[in-house]
Amino acid sequence: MGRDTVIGLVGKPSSGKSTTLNSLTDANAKVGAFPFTTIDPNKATGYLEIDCACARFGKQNLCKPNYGYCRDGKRGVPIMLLDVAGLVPNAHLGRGLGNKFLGDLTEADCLIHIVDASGTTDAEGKATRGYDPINDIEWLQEEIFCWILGNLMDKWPLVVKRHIATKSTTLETLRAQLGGYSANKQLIARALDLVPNLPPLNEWDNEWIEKVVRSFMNVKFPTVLSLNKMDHPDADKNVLKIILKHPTLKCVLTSSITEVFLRKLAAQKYIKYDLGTEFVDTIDDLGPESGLKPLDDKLRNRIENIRDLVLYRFGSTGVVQLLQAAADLLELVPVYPVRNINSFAGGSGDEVFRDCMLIKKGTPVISVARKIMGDVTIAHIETVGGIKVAEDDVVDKGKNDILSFKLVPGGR
Ligand SMILES: Nc1nc2c(ncn2[C@@H]2O[C@H](COP(=O)(O)OP(=O)(O)OP(=O)(O)O)[C@@H](O)[C@H]2O)c(=O)[nH]1
Repeated sequence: MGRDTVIGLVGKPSSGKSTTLNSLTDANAKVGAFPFTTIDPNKATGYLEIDCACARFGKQNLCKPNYGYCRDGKRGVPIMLLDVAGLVPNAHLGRGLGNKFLGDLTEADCLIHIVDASGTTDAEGKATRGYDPINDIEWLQEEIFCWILGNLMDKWPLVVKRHIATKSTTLETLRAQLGGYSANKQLIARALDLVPNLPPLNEWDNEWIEKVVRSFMNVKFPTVLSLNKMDHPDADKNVLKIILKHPTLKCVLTSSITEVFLRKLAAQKYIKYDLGTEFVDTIDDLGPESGLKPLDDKLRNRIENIRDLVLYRFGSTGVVQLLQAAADLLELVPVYPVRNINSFAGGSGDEVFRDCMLIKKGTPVISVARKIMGDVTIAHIETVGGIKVAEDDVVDKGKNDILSFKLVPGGR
């Protein structure tokens, strides 16, 4: 079995990390048990909202996921979130248990960096006004950079000596040094490819080493910025500054506190709320037959404010889009293993698309089979229409994403 994808949440204290995590892991929305191979106090299950394959075939009524949920073709697929709390400036020097928190990062395949875009908390998370959140973006990147660079530089003379003595390739030597960050050979090769005109490793000076570390960092920790607290009046100008200064960074505007509030009101039956959208309806909109509870003036005003300040201005609270942006960076494709390729049922019952896995685009279908079935002998693999798929055909959005694995009878 391959390891599960892990998304790390980072951010300085009081940026809104716990609030975002609460909204992403909202217990009210959940159906199904914990599907992951490891259970850890810093880990939580988030739900990535996707368009489920059931809607493609008009089978929404029969869609019953083993894990997560599916509501009228909108499916929440479990994804593992890692809470990397407690990173402070100079963590790489061991400040504030810094090295432990940096070490926790290695497991993450991608980071969501929660930034307090309102500028109402300083670098350490203390209340202030007019702080420039650009500092936080640059500070976190520098922290990770200094940590990886420091670890490598400590042993560099020995690394070069051994590299020459063993006549290793650059990739082999770097793999030995960077593999500990949960980085496989392909990932390290990609990082090296992205550095133009790279000389042989024994000729690298500090500048080349830094270029390689930066490239590795970008490939190992692709990052989505959550520009949080966008409901705050100071957020607009800060958001603009960040986007102008870092045009290539993936940013999502969020108000996680609004998301938590809306989900709470929906659970208490004051509103009907379609996750990830601007649509919030009350009894005033839908009438008493909706079964919603009546609102008092205070609540009615709060909902009106949320509509004006967040939902109508930005189109949503951004929280659902945040996980989607992380999944896009990782090029994750939902893949549905089914037993019956015609009915899409998993077992003997009528229920369809019981399972859904998130697989990196471009993965050969045989690797998907190994991940799901383990080390069994596969006779052939089929997709929609019973069409046979070659083992090295790859997974893509809407292509080879519904698969049935046929085993050799009695084979292992
Ligand atoms: N206005 C506004 N406030 C928010 C938002 N998200 C969080 N907050 C507030 O910011 C403060 C800090 O939020 P937390 O979620 O506890 O922040 P944290 O990053 O987990 O903080 P630590 O636990 O100290 O690491 C709380 O008072 C939240 O109510 C938001 O979207 N908008």
